Amino acid sequence: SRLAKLPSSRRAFISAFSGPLSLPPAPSPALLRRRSSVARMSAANSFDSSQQSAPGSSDDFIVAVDGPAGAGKGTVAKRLATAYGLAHLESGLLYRAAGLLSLRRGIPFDQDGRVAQLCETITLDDLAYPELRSDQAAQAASCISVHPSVRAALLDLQRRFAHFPPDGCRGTIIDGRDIGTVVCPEAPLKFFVDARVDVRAKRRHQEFVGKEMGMPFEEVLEDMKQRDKRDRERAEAPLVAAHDAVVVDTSDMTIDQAVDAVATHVDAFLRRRAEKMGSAQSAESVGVDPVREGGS
Ligand SMILES: Nc1ncnc2c1ncn2[C@@H]1O[C@H](COP(=O)(O)OP(=O)(O)O)[C@@H](O)[C@H]1O
Ligand SMILES: Nc1ccn([C@@H]2O[C@H](COP(=O)(O)OP(=O)(O)O)[C@@H](O)[C@H]2O)c(=O)n1
Repeated sequence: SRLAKLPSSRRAFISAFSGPLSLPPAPSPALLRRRSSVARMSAANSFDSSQQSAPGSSDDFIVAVDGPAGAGKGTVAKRLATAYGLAHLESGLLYRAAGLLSLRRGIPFDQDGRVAQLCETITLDDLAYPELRSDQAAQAASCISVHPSVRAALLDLQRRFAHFPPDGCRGTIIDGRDIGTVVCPEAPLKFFVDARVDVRAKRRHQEFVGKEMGMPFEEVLEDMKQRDKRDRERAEAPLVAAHDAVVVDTSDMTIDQAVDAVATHVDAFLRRRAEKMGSAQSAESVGVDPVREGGS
């Protein structure tokens, strides 16, 4: 079987979690807010996902954070989300959920039609499972994510999230591989967070230390290299910096330094936007009111 070919640590992991995903933890208030917001989005807005981008204003406050595994995208995005009141989506979790569900249901990774069908059923509620953080889920994700039909099946959800933040959020921040290039090419703020592969593997290895899913460093490094190669070389939505993305190499930065590097650009964007809105408002206040002009 396919599982027999996997190293023993992975077989143990997969058999421990075979069957449907284990019972979810109680949803957090944040998850519940997102769930109701997504339900509202689905009912109210329907659009053709083959379009270049979702409807919504080009003024929407959307931050795209792309880059390879372990570069610090998620960490930076999470911190910025808190600092600026943005809703955060880790788009990789969608692909991880699709990969893990395919494994558990015995759907071979090359049966893209069946995997894409599975993707249609994935919701934001499915992203809270801790198993999705495993290396096995990451590898499965990078295998199924090469298929155009699988990517297309997950596009709509990401675009809706980008343009329709939950109540109380002033915008969205999404991290992934193709957010600035494919999902939200219209995002006014794009970052490509990068780091050397040895640094990235060390960070990821540290995360696994002491956990049940611990793996030797060499295995983490090898898996990361394989994943980088698949992500960079796939024909559809490969991992590449958008032409208008700011590249931040975090190899020799602390988390605080990486967050500051990105936040500087977000602050500048917000200042520009406030100035633009300020000058539009003052132009309006000195201009002729067309309604009153026409009506009197
Ligand atoms: N600049 C940094 N310096 C040191 N460790 C970092 C840095 N950025 C992230 N990390 C750590 O590296 C690990 C991977 O970061 P993460 O944000 O999950 O990366 P990504 O989302 O790009 O895969 C996490 O444990 C995180 O705490
Ligand atoms: N926008 C995205 C996000 C992830 N992915 C795929 O999903 C895998 C897991 O992504 P992730 O962001 O959760 O991985 P990490 O960077 O956290 O290790 C990647 O290796 C990609 O193959 C993608 O194709 N497009």
